[in-house]
Amino acid sequence: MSGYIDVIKERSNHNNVGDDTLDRLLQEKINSLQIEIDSLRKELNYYKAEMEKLLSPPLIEATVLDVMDNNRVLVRSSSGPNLLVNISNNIKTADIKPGMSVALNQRGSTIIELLKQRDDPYVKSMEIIDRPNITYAEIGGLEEQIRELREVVELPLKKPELFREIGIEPPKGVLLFGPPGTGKTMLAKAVANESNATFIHVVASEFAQKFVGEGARIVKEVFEMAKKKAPSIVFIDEIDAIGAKRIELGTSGEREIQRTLMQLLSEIDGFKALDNVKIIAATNRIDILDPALLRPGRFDRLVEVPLPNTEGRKEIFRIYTQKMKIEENINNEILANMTEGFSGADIKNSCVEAGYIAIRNDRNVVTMNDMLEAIDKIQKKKSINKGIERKEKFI
Ligand SMILES: Nc1ncnc2c1ncn2[C@@H]1O[C@H](COP(=O)(O)OP(=O)(O)OP(=O)(O)O)[C@@H](O)[C@H]1O
Repeated sequence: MSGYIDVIKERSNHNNVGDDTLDRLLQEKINSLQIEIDSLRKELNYYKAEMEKLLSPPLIEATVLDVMDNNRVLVRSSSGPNLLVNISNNIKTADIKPGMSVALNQRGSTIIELLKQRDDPYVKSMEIIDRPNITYAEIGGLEEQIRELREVVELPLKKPELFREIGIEPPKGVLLFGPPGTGKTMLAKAVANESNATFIHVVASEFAQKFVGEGARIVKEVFEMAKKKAPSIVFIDEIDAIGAKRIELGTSGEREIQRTLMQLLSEIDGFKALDNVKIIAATNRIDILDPALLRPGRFDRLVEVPLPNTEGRKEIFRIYTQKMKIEENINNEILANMTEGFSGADIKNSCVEAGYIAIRNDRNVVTMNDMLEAIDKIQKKKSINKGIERKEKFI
């Protein structure tokens, strides 16, 4: 800087510049140098922060299980074990709640950051419908099943006081069982819709994850979400994927499924019958379910959803053909009598196939022949599937 001032002085003598101007020139120079210093300092801090990030070890994510009274916290670390950890001074104990996600230091000994609550990606992958759009009127031939679901699910959600006044507890869980495609999922959606409840649809095989403890964690998070979004109905489809009879705990996969089942049972035991979370499960294989699932206080209301009888099939044909442009002479009674053994899904597929046959023949009306041809095609497909199932049984 001093060299700089000499240059200024020498120039000013030479150009007869007065002291005031000299001061101004010097001040301007000092200001511009100050700005340069500030920006260099900012840049230096930025790179220092970057270096710190690059060199700092990763933190360990953990979930708070319990806040102990001696200012210690029990956490389940994402690396597996439960740990009793300290709380760093910049965090208030009162801000720590069970279920929260926190960051532990590299040694896993101290909570150094509270993490933003996030929904587990798996749990987000569940289908959550705030208000399913299925109504009871769209379900054919299951009047008895609808009546029963309204009694044990819809009524307690809508009028819990009725049960408190009379002093009884409705069932906590309902198990719908029956062949594929008979309307179990539809029934669960319809009762969620009529109960103004959030519908959380989980396929049980999604619980059975490959990582140790993942399945149980997802079960826990699904029920936490159900409580958060209550009134809600948790619909566990294909519950036999985790609820099969306890077998020799051979592979780690079987042990993992067992752990997940245990978590499910403890979640069911964990809430009261009149809480505004209801569980409906569905299975095609009630014969292989672990009896612990069916114990009173769990899925103690079993509702069979069988293949529709002739009257039911006629009703389901009516539901689908009334939405289609069809010839006058389509007779649902005749169609129902021809489709012994058809499920509701088979009937729906027959109607869709009949529509395709009309389109392929450049017609915008479905004829009785289209329906007969479609039924014949579905019947053939069903017998092929039956043959494949029989073959698989003997392999
Ligand atoms: N009783 C019914 N009335 C009207 N439509 C039905 C009926 N049963 C099934 N369906 C039709 O079949 C489709 C499949 O039904 P849904 O998914 O409810 O069967 P599911 O019993 O849950 O089958 P899965 O056991 O394979 O899961 C529904 O989308 C619906 O269009």
